[in-house]
Amino acid sequence: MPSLSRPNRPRPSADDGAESAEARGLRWLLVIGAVLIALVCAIEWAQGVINAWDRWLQPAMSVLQLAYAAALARWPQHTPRLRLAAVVTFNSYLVATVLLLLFAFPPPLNQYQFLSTVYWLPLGYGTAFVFLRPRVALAVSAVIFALLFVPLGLVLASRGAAHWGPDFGSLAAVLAVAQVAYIVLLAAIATIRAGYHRAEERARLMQTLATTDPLTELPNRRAMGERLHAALAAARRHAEPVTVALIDVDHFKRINDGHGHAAGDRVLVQLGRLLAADLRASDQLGRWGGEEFLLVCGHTRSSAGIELAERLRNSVAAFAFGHGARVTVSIGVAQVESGDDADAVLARADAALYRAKDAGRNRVELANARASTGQPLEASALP
Ligand SMILES: Nc1nc2c(ncn2[C@@H]2O[C@H](COP(=O)(O)OP(=O)(O)OP(=O)(O)O)[C@@H](O)[C@H]2O)c(=O)[nH]1
Repeated sequence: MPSLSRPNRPRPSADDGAESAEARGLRWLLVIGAVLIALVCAIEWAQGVINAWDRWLQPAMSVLQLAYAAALARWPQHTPRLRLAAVVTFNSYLVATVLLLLFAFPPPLNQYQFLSTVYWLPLGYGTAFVFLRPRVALAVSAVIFALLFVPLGLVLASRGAAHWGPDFGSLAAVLAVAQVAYIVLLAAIATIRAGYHRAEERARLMQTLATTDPLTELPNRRAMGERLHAALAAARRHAEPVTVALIDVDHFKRINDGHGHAAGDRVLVQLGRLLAADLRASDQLGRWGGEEFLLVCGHTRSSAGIELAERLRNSVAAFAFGHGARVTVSIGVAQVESGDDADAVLARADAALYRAKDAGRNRVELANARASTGQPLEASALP
């Protein structure tokens, strides 16, 4: 007895590709960051301006960025935590360096070392907004800002603006305003980007709803109409055979009347899965309406279409449906002929289906060839 354990053939999702492309991009950013830190270290070392702790910290930071990139590739399931850790590590380094320069040495301040560290801070906020969700990035940026500018402000307020040398007070004020500007700008960009992603998500959902039958989760009539048109166009272009089949449940009204509408619904769901489980990837199955399914088979002649339809008919007749009664289907099969449009081939499949019904149901019937040309598509000379 056939089973439904084999689920509907999974459809590749565009999301999977987009997500892994983003993850790959962020890993590469960490690698590039590691190279840039190593480069800064080498330049400062060569120029003799590197400070005592950066001789160790900069190479360590470079190695850590590479380690995070490797960990993201190895344990993608921990991506959020690893990204947060990478951002916090880099920003902790920047904040600690600025605070050390300000508070570990007596004034006057080493202007080069102070400025050459401070101008990397926007990169710190930037990494937060690139690697983290906007709210988390905003929180991380606010913490970085507070860690730097609260102690700085307190010292300036208590010891005076000249404590770290002339003009430092105004330099600190301008720096603080600039940091706020960076954070606001990045937050605005992240918000716009999140809105764009949400709109994309909604559009994808609308597209799915517009083309999917909510009961069976198969393509609906509109989607199948489009797929049939596409199959006809491809068949004409490449002069390949295409066969369609209309599959209709026999006496479905009796199932509804005898077992209830909900049981009828379950039969349609089970039937959709049962049919889908028996198809090739190139076959397209959808709900055409009510208790009727449409199957479009590319690269398929009517002989193979009939064989497939017989197989489907047999597996339906042998299947144990949930409501406990036997279900059968009648199937009308038609191969696309030269000059056929979608309506023409569907009309011939429909006529074959009604012949199957008239002949007693639980049958497969092949459509008659069209009276005028009657040429199967692959045999015709098409431009
Ligand atoms: N449960 C359920 N029933 C549906 C659905 N769509 C259509 N139907 C019912 O399907 C039945 C189709 O009945 P008919 O068109 O008389 O066909 P039939 O009883 O299958 O008889 P034949 O096709 O001649 O074998 C109707 O009772 C519809 O109400 C649905 O989504 N769920």
